Amino acid sequence: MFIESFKVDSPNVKYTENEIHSVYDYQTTELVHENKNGAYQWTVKPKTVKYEFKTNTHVPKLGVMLVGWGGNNGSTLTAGVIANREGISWATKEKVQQANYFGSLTQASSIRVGSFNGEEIYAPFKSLLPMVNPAEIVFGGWDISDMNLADAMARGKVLDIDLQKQLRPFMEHMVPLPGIYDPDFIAANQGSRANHLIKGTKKQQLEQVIKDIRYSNVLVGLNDTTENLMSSLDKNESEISPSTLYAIACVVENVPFINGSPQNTFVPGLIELAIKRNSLIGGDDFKSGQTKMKSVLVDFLVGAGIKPTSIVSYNHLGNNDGMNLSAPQTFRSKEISKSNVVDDMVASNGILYEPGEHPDHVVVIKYVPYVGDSKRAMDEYTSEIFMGGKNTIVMHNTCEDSLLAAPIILDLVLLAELTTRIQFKAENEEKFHSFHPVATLLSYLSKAPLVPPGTPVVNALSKQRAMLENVLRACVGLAPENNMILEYK
Ligand SMILES: NC(=O)c1ccc[n+]([C@@H]2O[C@H](COP(=O)([O-])OP(=O)(O)OC[C@H]3O[C@@H](n4cnc5c(N)ncnc54)[C@H](O)[C@@H]3O)[C@@H](O)[C@H]2O)c1
Ligand SMILES: O=P([O-])([O-])O[C@@H]1[C@@H](O)[C@H](O)[C@@H](O)[C@H](O)[C@@H]1O
Repeated sequence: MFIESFKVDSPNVKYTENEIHSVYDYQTTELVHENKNGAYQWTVKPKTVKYEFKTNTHVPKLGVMLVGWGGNNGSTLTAGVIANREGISWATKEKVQQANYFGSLTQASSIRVGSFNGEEIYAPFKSLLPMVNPAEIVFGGWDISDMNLADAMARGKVLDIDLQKQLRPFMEHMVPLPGIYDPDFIAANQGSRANHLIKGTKKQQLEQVIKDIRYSNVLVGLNDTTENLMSSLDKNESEISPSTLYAIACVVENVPFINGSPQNTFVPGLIELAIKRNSLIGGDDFKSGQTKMKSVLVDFLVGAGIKPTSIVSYNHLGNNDGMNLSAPQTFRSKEISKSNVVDDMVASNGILYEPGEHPDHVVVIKYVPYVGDSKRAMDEYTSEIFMGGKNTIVMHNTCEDSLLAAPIILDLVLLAELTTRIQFKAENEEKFHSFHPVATLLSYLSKAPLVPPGTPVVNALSKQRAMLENVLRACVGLAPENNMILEYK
């Protein structure tokens, strides 16, 4: 059965006018590796740590500024939110289609809250904690192309024509702000659309982006945090990419910045700056289609004791991103983010893999204009099974790229905003504090999760989703979903 909402009745949860306060027993383990009578032994000690969470329940108005707003992802997300807000429906050759948020974890997935009279009871994921209503989001952003959002939507060829016609009046007045263009960091084939640029040195470009974010902190004193980054900025050194400049602007404004692209935006100096300023950063590279499937399939295989030995991921697509990725230097960052996604799962099973052993793993992306945004992914997974057997799984996956990515971008901004309203502390800590500014809670939505220095990277999709859901469940005093349902055993 599905319910729309619920309230937790517990001595450990208090709802006040401004917040939800929960006291939570975190069940974990402590491992000890010690030499006992000449032999090393691992000891696992179950441990309970009491935490307190406070979630501010005042949901603010949310402004979202997209870098590359006029691209397929940005125009599709904007269009989708407007279509849902306005309740737009449109004629397709099959039926009259209603706007929806399918593919969004926060808007279209559910959580189990328990059993009632022998029936499992589920509620919307977004009913866990107060979140921004997507209809309230104000979109803006930058683009090196001056095309308004209605024309950009048409250029992207993602949405049905009847829908585009209804959306045009809402979007034709939306024009991106000029972007920071540096041909060294983008394929040469993108030069033809670069007609809407912030001029000047990198520092001047940064200052313009800071102004665009509506208010500016004084930059004085910034240098003592990431001196190298900032001094090379002062010298207009070429190695600072446009995406890093956008990120610096957000960090100095204490505005959450999420990198949905694969490039190396978060240089160490920037991560240091974000940590120093406790300004949320997250990414990298939206996990939307072929890689998302990979982080499910390899998790299933390894978890079942089956040994993937060869993974070949090929896809072709014809959108502008595909054109941009057709250049070797831009493809390389995508190849890395699409390849590293299996590392944690392989490392988790020392029965299947020797230390340092990995499956053969190849990523191929080809640009085929005709298919546009409708990316065709073909994967082959070959694994070793019982007694020398082999198992080969071949998959064809049509990933309508922007229709998969747009809801993920929405989730990223809603969850990033939500996490900024959560404070917590462990029993041995004096004060409440926010999550670490490097937002690992967003890992479920990223191919290459950015994690704080020295912490584990988790790519297995089920673990990422469970981590996110269980942290939010803790904020309302609910135990992690352990699927045990002992009541019925
Ligand atoms: N499923 C997906 O679509 C998906 C999945 C994972 C990652 N991504 C990444 O998301 C990003 C956007 O994807 P897309 O399909 O919208 O691509 P796109 O090429 O359609 O849009 C990118 C937009 O950014 C603009 N742009 C380029 N450099 C800029 C700069 N320096 N400043 C401002 N604007 C700039 C371009 O003019 C373009 O309008 C890409 O990096 C892509 O790799 C997309
Ligand atoms: O998310 P996913 O399907 O694994 O990976 C996709 C790539 O295969 C595609 O070529 C690229 O254009 C998209 O940006 C996305 O990154």
